[in-house]
Amino acid sequence: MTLLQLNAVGHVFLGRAVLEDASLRVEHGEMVALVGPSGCGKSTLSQIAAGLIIPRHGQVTRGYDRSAFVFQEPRLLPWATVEANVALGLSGHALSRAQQSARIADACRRVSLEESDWHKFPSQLSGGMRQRTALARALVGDPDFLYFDEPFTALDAALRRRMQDLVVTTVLNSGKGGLFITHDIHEALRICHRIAVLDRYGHGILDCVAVPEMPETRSDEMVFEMARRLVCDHPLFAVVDEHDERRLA
Ligand SMILES: Nc1ncnc2c1ncn2[C@@H]1O[C@H](COP(=O)(O)OP(=O)(O)OP(=O)(O)O)[C@@H](O)[C@H]1O
Repeated sequence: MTLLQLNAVGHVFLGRAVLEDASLRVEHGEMVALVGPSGCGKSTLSQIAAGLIIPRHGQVTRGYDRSAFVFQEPRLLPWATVEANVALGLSGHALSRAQQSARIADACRRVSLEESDWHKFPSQLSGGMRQRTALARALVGDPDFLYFDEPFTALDAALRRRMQDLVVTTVLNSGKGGLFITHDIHEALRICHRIAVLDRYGHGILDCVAVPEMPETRSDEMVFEMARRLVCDHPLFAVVDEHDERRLA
């Protein structure tokens, strides 16, 4: 069964159409990147897919049991420690206290959070550590489907690569799936199987580009060469490039 299917989804904010007719499928073991100019409706579409926004029209069919969302900002509880924040990802799981502690420790280690930081509060963490705590909170419940909305922009280059690799190994190699919003074509090419490009007027998805090879087998050279070809030669990506407000700023 398809993990996620969006059929002719549309939405309106304050009387203004944000998405008109967006359709997309995500299969088991597949990560799909959502790219497009700033304000074209990527976050709205992923939040509709996740059930956080009810669309004005269209159908959403979810073939997964559990999902988690990683936002651009970590959205941690300020009064709770790293461990307690990560534990929120286990709500609804029937686990003993020892099992919970083991799962939390494992999730923290996977995102490279040192044990000495697990008792700290968000105000005592760097921006990157806060974001890794949010990622651990998403992974700890072992979701079948993950939504990422520009999750790694606060991380330095080396850590961003490690977290991208973590997404590839934990999410994709076990038949899970996801949607990954990014403005970074290299990031999309490192992690995703397909790249869906949204129309700059917010009508929906213009088209999808399949990325050759499996993510784990793509070398840096391949990623750079593919990015160069997409940005320079592909008409879909010319639209993304020309109209991204942040690139023009
Ligand atoms: N809660 C809201 N109320 C009113 N308008 C909204 C709301 N959320 C989003 N919008 C508008 O909907 C449009 C699409 O926003 P959305 O955040 O989905 O775009 P995006 O492609 O994710 O942008 P970015 O790349 O800049 O994050 C924008 O014009 C935005 O101003």
